[in-house]
Amino acid sequence: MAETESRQPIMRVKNLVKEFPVKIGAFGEKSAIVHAIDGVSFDIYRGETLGLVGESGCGKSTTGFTLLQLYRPTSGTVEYDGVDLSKLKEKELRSVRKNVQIVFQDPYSTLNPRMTIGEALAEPMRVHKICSEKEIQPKVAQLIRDVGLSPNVANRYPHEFSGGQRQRICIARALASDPEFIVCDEPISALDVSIQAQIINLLMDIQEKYNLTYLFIAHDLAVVRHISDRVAVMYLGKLMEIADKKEIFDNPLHPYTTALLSAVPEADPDIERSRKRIILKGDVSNAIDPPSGCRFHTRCRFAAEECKKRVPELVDKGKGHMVACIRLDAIQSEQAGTTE
Ligand SMILES: Nc1ncnc2c1ncn2[C@@H]1O[C@H](COP(=O)(O)OP(=O)(O)OP(=O)(O)O)[C@@H](O)[C@H]1O
Repeated sequence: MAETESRQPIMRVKNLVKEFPVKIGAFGEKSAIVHAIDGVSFDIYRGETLGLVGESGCGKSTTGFTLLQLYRPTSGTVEYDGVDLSKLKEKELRSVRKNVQIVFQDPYSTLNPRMTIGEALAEPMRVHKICSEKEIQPKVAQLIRDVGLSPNVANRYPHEFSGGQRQRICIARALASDPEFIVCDEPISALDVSIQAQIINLLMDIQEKYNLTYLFIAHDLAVVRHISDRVAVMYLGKLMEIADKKEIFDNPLHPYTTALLSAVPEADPDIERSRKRIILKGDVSNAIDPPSGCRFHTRCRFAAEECKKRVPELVDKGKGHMVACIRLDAIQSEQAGTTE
């Protein structure tokens, strides 16, 4: 990936908010708001893979869905190639949908059981008028080959395939409209461990071949480390840290990131033995009634009184390493003091 190419944002997300009105109580008698994403801003650069990590319920999938306007944002903007998608009407979004696609976690429920693989791949080509009718069959065969299957699978139905093969077909379907940006929403979590690596390698191969940009959502940090150029860490609807992969794995700054990374196993047994795991207390708080101030303060071992009151902004600590923690300097000097 050329440096100049990598610095052009394909997506610019600014102050993105997504709230879901829900009914709560034993009989659904009360109304409440789920604050799934609360003021998230970040860029995704052309040709890169941005990994999005965080515990379950932190808002990762909602972020991916809202970027693609599958969920309409409550407020904030999502600029794709300079156009604010949140302002477009559904009809106007149709032409954008060709360029932005998603690969879901569950390959079992995303394919229409009544369509052959060939039909499933031809459909987006017809809808988005990617090529002439005559060109569709060769293009379908090429896509099937590109995802590592044999072209003779075109006449078969989804139920005839294993989970890994179905995910290959879902990837081919996402590619069928010739997109440039794909949200990969936990694309390997539903698959057998033995085939997860194959799907990751496939995603990396086709990224190069098709010039794709990815938002790669996952909770498995080892996988994120393998595939991402940059990594964003999310907690309860907020971004806590975002940086280049190497920077975030070698020098995590936010206490939440440090705790998450401490759970990633190291290949070197000597490093693994000497590592200190940080166990996070409790679970992620409820997104209906998130904690005041820093949302992570209820589980942070460095939290002080001020963390309950002030909402931390993402601050650039150099080289695009952004962190949202008002006690960062104090934590660093506390830690330097304990290691001296
Ligand atoms: N359609 C919806 N209606 C109401 N609440 C929702 C909806 N979708 C998501 N949520 C809530 O929004 C919050 C964020 O959910 P989201 O699925 O985005 O998190 P996640 O980080 O992707 O989690 P996971 O890894 O479990 O998929 C959660 O509290 C979830 O319950």
